[in-house]
Parts: sequence; structure tokens; C-alpha cells
Amino acid sequence: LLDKMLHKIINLTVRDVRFPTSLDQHGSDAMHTDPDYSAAYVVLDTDSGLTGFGLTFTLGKGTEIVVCAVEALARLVVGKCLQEIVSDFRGFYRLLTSDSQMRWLGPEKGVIHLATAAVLNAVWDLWARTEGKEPKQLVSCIDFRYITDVLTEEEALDLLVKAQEEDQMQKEGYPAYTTSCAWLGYPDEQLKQLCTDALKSGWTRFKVKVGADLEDDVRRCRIIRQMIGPDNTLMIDANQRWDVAEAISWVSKLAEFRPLWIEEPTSPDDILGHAAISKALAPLGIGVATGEQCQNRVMFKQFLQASALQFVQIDSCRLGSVNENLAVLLMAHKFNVPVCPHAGGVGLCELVQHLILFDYICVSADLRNRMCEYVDHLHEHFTCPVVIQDAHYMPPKDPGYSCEMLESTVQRHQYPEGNVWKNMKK
Ligand SMILES: C[C@H](O)[C@@H](O)[C@@H](O)[C@H](O)C(=O)O
Ligand SMILES: [Mg+2]
Repeated sequence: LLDKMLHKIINLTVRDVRFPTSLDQHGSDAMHTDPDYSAAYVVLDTDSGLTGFGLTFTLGKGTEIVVCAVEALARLVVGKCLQEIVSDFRGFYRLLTSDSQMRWLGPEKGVIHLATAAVLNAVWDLWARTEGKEPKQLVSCIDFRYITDVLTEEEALDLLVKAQEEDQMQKEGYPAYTTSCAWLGYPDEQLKQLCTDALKSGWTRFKVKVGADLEDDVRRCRIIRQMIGPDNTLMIDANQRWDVAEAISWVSKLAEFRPLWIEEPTSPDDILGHAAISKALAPLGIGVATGEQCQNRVMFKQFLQASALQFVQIDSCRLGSVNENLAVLLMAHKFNVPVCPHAGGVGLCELVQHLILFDYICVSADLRNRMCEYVDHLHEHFTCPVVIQDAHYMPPKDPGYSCEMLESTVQRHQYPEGNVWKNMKK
């Protein structure tokens, strides 16, 4: 086994892969009106022939900057053996996040952190392709720096038990909700059609984009609530559109549609603002959800300490890969706040399904108020796409972190030379 684990990383390639989703308004919200779902796509080659695949999710033009950042990190990875990395994964995480010249760009936030996620996701993929891991080993991957005031390594080990048998997940899967019916740029007719289809396929939880125009929001929420009936679940997502007071008054006007949560009501950095919104909306039975642009575990720590969110939305590509997401899962558990991961984008469902299954099996053992986002775009481009059955994520069967793309897809979608882009004025 040790031999197998040596796998020296001899090459890192990163490619700018973009999908023209904005043409059909897929993924559109109150702030991102023309999103082209994209990825900085990383491949790690080893001398043993084993390959690791990782990515981070971005939008369109932003991808080229992330690609540069990944290239800058490559020298810290190439030449290392997998064994060397995972035997001190905490140290390797720090090497990437604390490089004395590059940390000035973050630290642990923004483009450099997205790039870190892409690289580490590929390392996790490589590792997952070689063997199973023990919970204890996983805790040794977490960098506890800056969070020991709420969570120590010893405590983490206590929390991390094998809480649940995997059988239930194998049979029923992990509950999901869909965001695909109600992107902001979809006309009402499309929204109705997609909602009808989703109901037929067994979906019971729906997220609607809001925040650009109150009248539109009222109309769209009314349509959806009428279609899904009183017992199904509705969530709304403003993607950071409002100031604090505006968020409270706007959402109060949508309260009649009984949303479970308002997501990203204001700046993702405004912890006290989210606390104020949480407090104001609690009497209406509406929680606050955020996390897809929460920069790191330290911010999540403070969100939790300040009771500023009622749903933790981890993101497989915004945080520093599995290492940092584990820290957040454990802190959320300690504060008794449910985790409902952000997914969608391109590859995010494929990645985050692993984290939420882990959360259920090893940390929370609880499904109340918990569900994982699902978005029905671009799965066909992956070699092991997610499997959804009756609105549940079915556990992935293939070894690895599930974000290997078809090579033909990468070639066609590579920006700017791929066929998809060559003839498009963008
Ligand atoms: C630009 C993207 O589609 C976002 O709108 C999306 O991630 C969204 O916030 C979500 O919660 O799925
Ligand atoms: Mg969102």
C-alpha cells in the first residue's frame, strides 16, 4: 500500500473551461446577470500514472485570473509525493495558504483561495483514488489556526464519531432541493413549465431568485407557492443585493409566501448585518442562509458566534477544499446549526455531495432542516456525474472526488480556443 501511495506529482496543468450559460440565462441572479459557468480545471499527473482532477468554480472572465493564481501555486505541489502531502496534510494546507509572498494576496480569501481550492481538490481526488480514510486521519488535515477559541483538535476528535450507518444513504440518498426552476432571467412561462416538470419528478423543495424588483418577486413567489402548494418548501436568494434595512423590509413583504430562508441578503462580509437581519426576520419564521461567498473558516466562526445565520452553506470551491470544509462542518455541529451546502455552478454538485454525505455519516447524523442544493446544468460533462433519484443525491460509487471532466468537453469549452468559443463574439 505504501508503495502505491508514493505517487510523485510530476506535472500540474490548469485550463480555463467556460460554458456559455448566460445565453439562456441559466444561473442568473440579482447580481450576476450574465453568468457563464466556468472552472479553473486542474489535472495532477504522477509518476505512477495515477491522475488527480480538481477544479474551482468561477464565472467567465474571472477564470483567467484564477488560472494565473493556480499556476503560481504549482511550484509548491509539483515534485511532492502524495504520501508526503497526506502524512502532514495540515502542513501542506499551510504551505499553500501561508506562502510568505503569496499570502499577501489573501490570506485565505479571494482569488488565491479559489486557486488553493482547485489544487487541493485535485490532491483529495488523487488521495481518494488510492485508499479509504479514517476519521482521525481527517482531523489531522484541518488547520485549527484561528479557530481554537471555538474548536480544538481534541474536541473535533470527540465530535467526529461514526454517527450513522451508511446503509440509509445507500438506499435513500441525501435530500436535495432544486434551484433550476427559477433563475432570475427566466420568463414566467419557463418558470411554470420547469416547476411543473420538477414536481412531476418528485421535487418538494424549491429556491427562487429575488432581489432586483419587488413586484417581480411577489409575482414569481406567488406563482411558485401556488404551484407547489402549502406543504412544499420554498427558499429565496438575493445574492447580496440589499443593504441591511432594505433586506428586512423587502423580505417582510415576501413573508406571506413563507420562505424557509433568505439567502445572501446583503454583503457576504457583513456578519453583524446578517445578525441584525436574522433577529428581525426570526419572528416571521424566516431564517438567514449564507456561505457561497463566505471567505474562510474564520468568517464562518464569527457568523456562528454572532448567531448571524441559521443555515450554513459550505462551498466545495470557495473554502480551502475538504480541509477547511471539515472545520466548518464541525463548528456548525457544535453550534447546532444545520449545514445546507451550496452547489450548482459547474462541478459543485459533484464535489459537495461527498462533503454532505460525510457530514451525515460522521458528524450530524441528522436530516432535520437539512438538504443539499441541486442545479440541473452541465452534469453531462463529467465522467461520474451526480445521480439524483426522487430528489435525493445517491452516494457516488466511483473512487475519487467526482470532478473529472470529459476530455472532449474540456477541449471544446477551453477559452478562447475551444470550438464553442472560437466563433462567438464574447
Ligand atoms: C451565479 C450563480 O448561478 C449563483 O446565482 C448561484 O450560485 C446561487 O447563488 C445559488 O445559490 O445557487
Ligand atoms: Mg445562492
